[in-house]
Amino acid sequence: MCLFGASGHGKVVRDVALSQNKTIKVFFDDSPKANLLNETPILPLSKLNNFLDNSFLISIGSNEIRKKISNKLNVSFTTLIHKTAVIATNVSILEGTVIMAGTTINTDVNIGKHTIINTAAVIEHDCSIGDFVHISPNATITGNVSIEEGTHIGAGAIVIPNIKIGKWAIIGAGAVIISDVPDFATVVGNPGKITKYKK
Ligand SMILES: CC(=O)SCCNC(=O)CCNC(=O)[C@H](O)C(C)(C)COP(=O)(O)OP(=O)(O)OC[C@H]1O[C@@H](n2cnc3c(N)ncnc32)[C@H](O)[C@@H]1OP(=O)(O)O
Repeated sequence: MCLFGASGHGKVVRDVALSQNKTIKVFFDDSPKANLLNETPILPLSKLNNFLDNSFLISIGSNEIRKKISNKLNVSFTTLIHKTAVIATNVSILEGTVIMAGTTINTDVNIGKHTIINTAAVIEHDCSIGDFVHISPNATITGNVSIEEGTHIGAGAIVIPNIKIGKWAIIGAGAVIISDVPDFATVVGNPGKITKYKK
């Protein structure tokens, strides 16, 4: 398979693939810092046509950029799940999504496309996680929470049960979310307070 984005996140996604004995043939990146990333070649997008029979994943941390790239490219996207992730019964994970090492996803959870569930995050039962979301390392999403498209949950944040978080919101690292969050809001602190809205 091949990855779009030869970044720090790209390296970690490559390791998720390796944990499942999958090999990354190539990173595609139009502004790479080198020709190789941990011995994997980096090519410009103009070479994509030679690799179209592979499956792909966008290994870029920005939710906005993953959305833009996925809308532009007509390739076959796959999911990647680290071998140490614990995934319960009745969990749905759509294409383009990556599940990092040490995560736990409990039963009756739906996860959209091109989403990142980062290292050691916990997604409890009956949650709905939208497309292009990023749940950062060690975040805890408790039961029955819904998180809409494009939202970023910072490292170590905690969301209590039955909360709804709108689209393209940002939850700061370490925040504790005890009430619903509107679309485009940035929320920080314990208890979480809105500091601004994305323009
Ligand atoms: C593998 C990986 O690395 S995955 C990446 C994971 N990334 C993260 O977890 C990053 C999460 N990002 C944050 O927490 C950021 O600080 C954000 C997005 C919440 C805020 O960023 P900005 O909009 O640039 O805010 P800025 O830094 O200007 O701070 C604004 C105010 O919020 C406060 N603030 C910012 N972040 C936090 C936070 N996490 N908790 C509490 N207060 C915070 C600042 O102290 C500042 O307060 P002041 O106005 O009283 O001085």
